[in-house]
Amino acid sequence: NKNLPPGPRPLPLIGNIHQLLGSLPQVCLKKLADKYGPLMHLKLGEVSNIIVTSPETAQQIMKTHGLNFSDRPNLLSSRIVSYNGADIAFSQLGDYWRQLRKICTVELLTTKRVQSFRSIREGEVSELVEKIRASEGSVFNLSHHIYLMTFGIAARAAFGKKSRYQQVFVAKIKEQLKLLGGFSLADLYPSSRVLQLMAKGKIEKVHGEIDRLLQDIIQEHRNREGVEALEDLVDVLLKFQRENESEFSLTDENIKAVIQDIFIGGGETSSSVVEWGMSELIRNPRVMEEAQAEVRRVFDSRGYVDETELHQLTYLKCIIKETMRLHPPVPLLIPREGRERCQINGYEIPAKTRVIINAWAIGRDPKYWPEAESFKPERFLNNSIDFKGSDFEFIPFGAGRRICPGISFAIPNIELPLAQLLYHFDWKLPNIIKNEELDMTDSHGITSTRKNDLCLIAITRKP
Ligand code: HEM
Repeated sequence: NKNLPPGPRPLPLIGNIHQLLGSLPQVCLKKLADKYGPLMHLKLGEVSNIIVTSPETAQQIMKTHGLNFSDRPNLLSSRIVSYNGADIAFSQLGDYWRQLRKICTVELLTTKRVQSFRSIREGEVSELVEKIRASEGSVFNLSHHIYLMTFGIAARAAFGKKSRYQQVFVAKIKEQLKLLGGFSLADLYPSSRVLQLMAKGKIEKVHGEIDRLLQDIIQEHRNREGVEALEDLVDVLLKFQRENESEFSLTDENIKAVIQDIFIGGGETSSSVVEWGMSELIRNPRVMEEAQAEVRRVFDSRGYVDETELHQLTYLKCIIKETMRLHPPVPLLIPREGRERCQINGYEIPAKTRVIINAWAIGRDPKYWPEAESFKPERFLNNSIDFKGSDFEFIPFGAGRRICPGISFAIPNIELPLAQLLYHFDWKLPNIIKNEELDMTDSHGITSTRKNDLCLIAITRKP
């Protein structure tokens, strides 16, 4: 271990934990990387971590040495939540994970399947528009309602028509999300039985409640087999279970784990992009005006917004990319773990080292992004940089084998609400504060959301 990547000197017992206090982890890690370099070693509690903070080193980890670094660390919270790795996001790279990913890409999240949910998206977004209209002139908590809308879409896509379990299920998933992340004491001191026991009780309680709800939902689907017209994601998984028993048997536990992944992966992430996107637009009135002009130009002849013409919204697509550059919904991605000892940039990375990729810092690297801290959607115009995993300076969905499989599900959930909000309303801040002074503080957690809800006043546009 003599040739580890550089990093600050660890203290006995706590290692470098004290250096992550005071600010958000991604901010502290960036400051340390500015001093120690893009491949840095940090001891957090008992655990050795490698922190990756440049596109080049991210490429080494996710592509060049991708096979070695595609496992997930065995964290207490994710172990419980994922039914011991029975899902996609937290299972180890191997045949089992490959089969589940295949079900995802071939059955669950195909373009055709995503299109089949169009009426669900349009319905949920229209409901949001109506609520805003009804509150015209008064302060509207946009963050809260965007969140409910995105989970509403996920719930109806997964469970079919509005489920009586929806509200309580979404609340429990939110509670569970708070417990995930990897910086809990139990995950930093895996050998401490006391810490494991203390953390376990809390996570197991929420997980147990979610499990019971999911089992009821599965049972309801079994009882009404063939009755619903639109196949939802639980129907698809149950059909796969019935028809593929001999090749790859999918248990109820697997189904519950995969459905949970869709909520954990696809709910708060998509809503955070809409929420940060609207926040940046309010702070940048010139960009807001231009975006509204584009949406209104494209949809004015119809008088309403639907999904058919979203592809024409070139500027809005740049706004979404720029939002994810500055506010990647999962700022440190999902942690990875090295399987075997390996060498990167001449340094030794021991087997079983945890790897944290600071996508937030990479998106603000001034070497790649001129005026990196400014919101400038134009930088993506006439520019081929995309989030599909081949441009390592922009990796909000990760890259390599474990890249997010939900991109095609996520994008319409972001584009459609933003287009509707810009088409139907003009927006202003409730207070006398200037637009550019809007508070942009991030909350702590695995996903990056606003610390304080975005509350705005909508003025209905009269075309
Ligand atoms: C803006 C929306 C989203 C963002 C920013 C996002 C981001 C991410 C990131 C960063 C990862 C880890 C990638 C890595 O390790 O390299 C991931 C994995 C994953 N995401 Fe997403 N995600 C989004 C939406 C979705 C949606 C809508 C779904 C499902 C419907 C989904 C399902 C998953 C799953 C199952 C994984 C685990 C993949 C694996 O480990 O093999 N995500 N996502």
